Amino acid sequence: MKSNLFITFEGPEGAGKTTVLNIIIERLKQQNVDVLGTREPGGIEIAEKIREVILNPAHTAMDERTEALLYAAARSQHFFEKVEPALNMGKLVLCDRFIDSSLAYQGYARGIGIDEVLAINEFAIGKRMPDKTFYFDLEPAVGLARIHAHNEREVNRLDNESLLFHEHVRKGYYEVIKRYPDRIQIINADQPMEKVVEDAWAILSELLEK
Ligand SMILES: Nc1ncnc2c1ncn2[C@@H]1O[C@H](COP(=O)(O)OP(=O)(O)OP(=O)(O)O)[C@@H](O)[C@H]1O
Ligand SMILES: Cc1cn([C@H]2C[C@H](O)[C@@H](COP(=O)(O)O)O2)c(=O)[nH]c1=O
Repeated sequence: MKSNLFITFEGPEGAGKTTVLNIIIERLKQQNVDVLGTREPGGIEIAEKIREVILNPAHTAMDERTEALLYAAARSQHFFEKVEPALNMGKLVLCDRFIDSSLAYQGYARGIGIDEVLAINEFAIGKRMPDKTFYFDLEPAVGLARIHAHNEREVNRLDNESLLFHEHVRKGYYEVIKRYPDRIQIINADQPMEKVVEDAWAILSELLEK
């Protein structure tokens, strides 16, 4: 079985990334796979602190370039402190969001430009890219409704953006997928949770067997 793969979960708000990732990690652990689950922004102390600054709903004055730089700073620290050492130890790493979030949210939806945000990130982490990315596709209105209905986590500054912004995020992801069609695998997130899990599990199992 192949290990030390770096796999990222991407998609709009409420698409089910965190829920699916947690279920899959439990299954992998039951099969004795050496797996690390983590998230962005965050995953380690410094990056979690940066997360608090970025996502604080009171920080409405944050400039979009500041936002892009903060995400890249959190990514750099998280990648070199946690992700890369885990991969070097032979672990499978599953990460809830990574660079494609920056390309879709800051690059496309904020209007900074995908190439410009890519350049900031190349400074932060070099040319490192995930081995595979699962993109959970869902109408933003459905995802936002899930978050507001379930009330399981605090609504953050990005959630508070307009529906139009979140629709731009989805278009941004489509642009990113056009750039990296081999790396990014689309999963229909507008299905019952169990089916979404099975779709992701099937792709992952195939990858691990290669
Ligand atoms: N397929 C699904 N059908 C219905 N509800 C779902 C589905 N997937 C997730 N949910 C619910 O939607 C909410 C958001 O799910 P989750 O936190 O996993 O999404 P997410 O993609 O990680 O969101 P975000 O990126 O905004 O944090 C949760 O209450 C979860 O139980
Ligand atoms: C990594 C990353 C994230 N974002 C946005 C996407 C979400 O709105 C939040 C993170 O919240 P989640 O509940 O953990 O999904 O941050 C972004 O805009 N750019 C990024 O690089």
